Amino acid sequence: MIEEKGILFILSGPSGVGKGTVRRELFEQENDLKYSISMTTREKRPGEKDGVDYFYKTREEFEKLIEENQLLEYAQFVNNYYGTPRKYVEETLAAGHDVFLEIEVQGAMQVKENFPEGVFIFLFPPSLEELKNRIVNRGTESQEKVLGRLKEARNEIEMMDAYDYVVVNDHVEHAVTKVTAIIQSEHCRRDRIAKQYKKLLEDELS
Ligand SMILES: Nc1ncnc2c1ncn2[C@@H]1O[C@H](COP(=O)(O)OP(=O)(O)OP(=O)(O)O)[C@@H](O)[C@H]1O
Ligand SMILES: Nc1nc2c(ncn2[C@@H]2O[C@H](COP(=O)(O)O)[C@@H](O)[C@H]2O)c(=O)[nH]1
Repeated sequence: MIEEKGILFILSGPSGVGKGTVRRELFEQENDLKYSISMTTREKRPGEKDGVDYFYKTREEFEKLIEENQLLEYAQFVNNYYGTPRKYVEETLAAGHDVFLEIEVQGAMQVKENFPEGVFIFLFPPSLEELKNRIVNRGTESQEKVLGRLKEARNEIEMMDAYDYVVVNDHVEHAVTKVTAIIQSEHCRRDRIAKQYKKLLEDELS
């Protein structure tokens, strides 16, 4: 019998490119995606809620999660830890649901090692100038942290070739339409492969 596992989608890209904005818009639409809420040691921003935006942890708590192998991936990004809870992702995929991660590039590369069958989407800014404007105008980071994030952005953009898809986030609705098309086409592709595989098995058994 063919296993009907969900698909793991990974949306990644430099800080401020619009990953959160695109993901929130995508989740407003009708679909069967489950969002994996990450763990982080960074401070809560105004309006953010524990268990909704992130699970907020102390460094000690986070390091314990690492030791206990409870994270599918984790990374230190501009002086804070960020990581994906392993149990939620594995159980949700096994139950046949698609899981959506929104994570930075180092973490995405770790996921790629363990889940090469995942679908890796890189969100690309219209320009570096626009990327800077978006981080600055969001107004959530100090000037020093903005500089740290922009420095990371250059390294992150160099990793773009490791992704299956690149989507330019010029307008949010265009980017969401493209991500939705990627999700649908991956389902069609995998359904087709599953059917071919099933037919091969049936032919062999008959
Ligand atoms: N297509 C777009 N056009 C203009 N502004 C945008 C667009 N997409 C996102 N933004 C704005 O850019 C800022 C950064 O977006 P967002 O917080 O979603 O980025 P992010 O990639 O999730 O950042 P981080 O990685 O730092 O969490 C926000 O103020 C958001 O409203
Ligand atoms: N490797 C991981 N990166 C993650 C995870 N959750 C979020 N992120 C990324 O971290 C940066 C900074 O996020 P912010 O909320 O402080 O702006 C951003 O690129 C996020 O996508 C995770 O679980 N693992």
